[in-house]
Amino acid sequence: MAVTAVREKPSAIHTSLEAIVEVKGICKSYGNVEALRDINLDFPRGKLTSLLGPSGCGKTTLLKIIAGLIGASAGSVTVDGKRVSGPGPERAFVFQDFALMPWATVLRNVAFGLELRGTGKAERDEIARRYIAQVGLSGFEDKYPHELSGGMRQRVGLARALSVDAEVLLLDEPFSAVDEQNRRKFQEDLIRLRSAQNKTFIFVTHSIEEAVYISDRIVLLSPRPGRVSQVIEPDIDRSGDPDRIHRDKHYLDTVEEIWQGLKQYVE
Ligand SMILES: Nc1ncnc2c1ncn2[C@@H]1O[C@H](COP(=O)(O)OP(=O)(O)OP(=O)(O)O)[C@@H](O)[C@H]1O
Repeated sequence: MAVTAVREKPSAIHTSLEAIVEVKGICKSYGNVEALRDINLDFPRGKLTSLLGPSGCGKTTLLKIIAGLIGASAGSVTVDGKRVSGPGPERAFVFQDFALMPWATVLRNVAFGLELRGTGKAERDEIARRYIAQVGLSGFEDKYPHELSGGMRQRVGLARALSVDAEVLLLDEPFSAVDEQNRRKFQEDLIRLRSAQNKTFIFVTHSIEEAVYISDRIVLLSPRPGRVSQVIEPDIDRSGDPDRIHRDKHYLDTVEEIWQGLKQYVE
């Protein structure tokens, strides 16, 4: 079978792998708009989990609650057993628009999280240079964001998140602002980084193909108010040629199964 699917039943949406992030009974309303209802999820350490679902189902809201950027109306989030009450050093958020400082160089942008933490200049520059190299931007340390392509700016955002050495990386549609070639390349980099770094990634995307390609687990949310409708674990061997994966039968079957579940919500 191509996928392991767990139907909606909060008590069943747990995994034998150790959970680093635990979401319990999260509800969120914006005034009269009920965005999320009773979300119960565990996010396993060292895995990449995607949040996927129709537009407006609350994916970004859930990610921001985990980040501690906004509060929930009810429920709790814990990271390593500690309750989240705001942003924390063990979590790094990569924004859709990468939120770079236009007046600062690539090096300063990447080192900025460390600067906020009071890390000395020599040390933070050394760490930043290392991550700039890891995301393929060596030689661009002294450039400014406007001198870079969208794909390169995205890499700066990721390098910044990696350099603070957060255990959990929260990515809000990091590929939405770049072209298809950069998107593919970056997906491959993310798979490589995830296995090299043993970080936990929580990833919001609109794209079924992307979710299946990069994720260990996919959480499908129902239309607003967002609830967990299904958790899918694609059984895909990502060790070989990336282009082969896109033709892999398990990959194609999983994409199709998710599409069959989601298409009822598309007008
Ligand atoms: N600050 C806010 N004030 C009022 N309503 C909001 C606010 N932020 C989000 N919403 C509403 O809450 C719902 C969930 O929004 P959210 O951005 O989390 O969904 P999403 O699944 O990420 O959407 P998309 O896929 O379109 O980016 C939407 O109906 C949205 O309009």
